[in-house]
Parts: sequence; structure tokens; C-alpha cells
Amino acid sequence: MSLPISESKKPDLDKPEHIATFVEAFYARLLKDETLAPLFTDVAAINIREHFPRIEAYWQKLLLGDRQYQRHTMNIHRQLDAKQRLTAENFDQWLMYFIEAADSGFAGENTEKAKRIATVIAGNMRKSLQIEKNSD
Ligand code: HEM
Repeated sequence: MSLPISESKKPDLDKPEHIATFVEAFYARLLKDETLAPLFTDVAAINIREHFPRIEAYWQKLLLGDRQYQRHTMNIHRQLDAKQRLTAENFDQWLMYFIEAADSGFAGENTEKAKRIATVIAGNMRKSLQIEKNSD
């Protein structure tokens, strides 16, 4: 079955440039959220100019097979959770913005793969941090 025209015109997450545009759209949503934004800006106090290339490299690894990203993402979130306990709601919101940012600008095989991977990793991360449903 063919995709509707508007969907078929959207780019897929199949090139570093498209992944970069996606990361910007995703973080525009995250950083507008009253609950999630302070985790980035105050709790982790990240420098966004250093952070973006890392997030891009991460998704380039998962979607394009690029090997540049070699950091331990789980440990980084473990440290974050130790500073401020992450909640089930944080994960639900994070994933909702990811899926919204993906669907609003992108379509295709890699876009579907990105959403599947994000869902699985968010679930695993949550389990590993022992965050129960409705814990907040
Ligand atoms: C409740 C959900 C989440 C929140 C609030 C969150 C928040 C954050 C924050 C604040 C950082 C910066 C940490 C630091 O540099 O000290 C970060 C880094 C990162 N996050 Fe998340 N995150 C969440 C879930 C996820 C998930 C599910 C994934 C993967 C699918 C992910 C992928 C990453 C990556 C790749 C980095 C960069 C790590 C690096 O510096 O190499 N995050 N996250």
C-alpha cells in the first residue's frame, strides 16, 4: 500500500543532516516542557552546543551504523537519576515528544525504526532504574 502524498514527501531519518534537523525539533519540544527542561538546564546543566553533536552521533550510530558514538548512555542517565529521581511521567513525556518530533517532520523506514528503538530503550532504561508505572 502506498503512503499518503503528504507522508511520502517527508524526508526519512536516513542522512546525518535529517537526523540533525530531527534532534533540533525534538529538543525544541523537550526544552519547552516545564518539567523536563530543568533536568537538562539545571540538574545536568548541559552545554547544548556540546550536547547536540552527541545526540546526533548517537542516532547516527543506531540508524546509520556510524561508529563514532562510544559513550555509556545508561551510566549518564543513572547519574542524572541519582541527582533527581526520574519518574514514569518523565519517560512518557520524553517518548511522546520524540514520537511527535519524528512524525511531524519525517516518514519512512528509518523514522519507524527510530520510534521503535526509542520506545524499547526508554522501557529498558526505566526498568533498569527501577521506575515503576505511576511511581510519581
Ligand atoms: C525520562 C527520560 C529522559 C530524560 C529526562 C533524559 C534526560 C537527559 C539529560 C538531562 C541528558 C544530559 C546528561 C548529562 O550530560 O549529564 C541526557 C543525555 C542523553 N540522553 Fe537522555 N533522557 C531521557 C531518556 C533517554 C532515552 C530513552 C534515550 C535513548 C533512547 C536517551 C538518550 C540520551 C543520549 C544519547 C544522551 C547523551 C549522552 C552523552 O552525553 O553521550 N535519553 N538525557
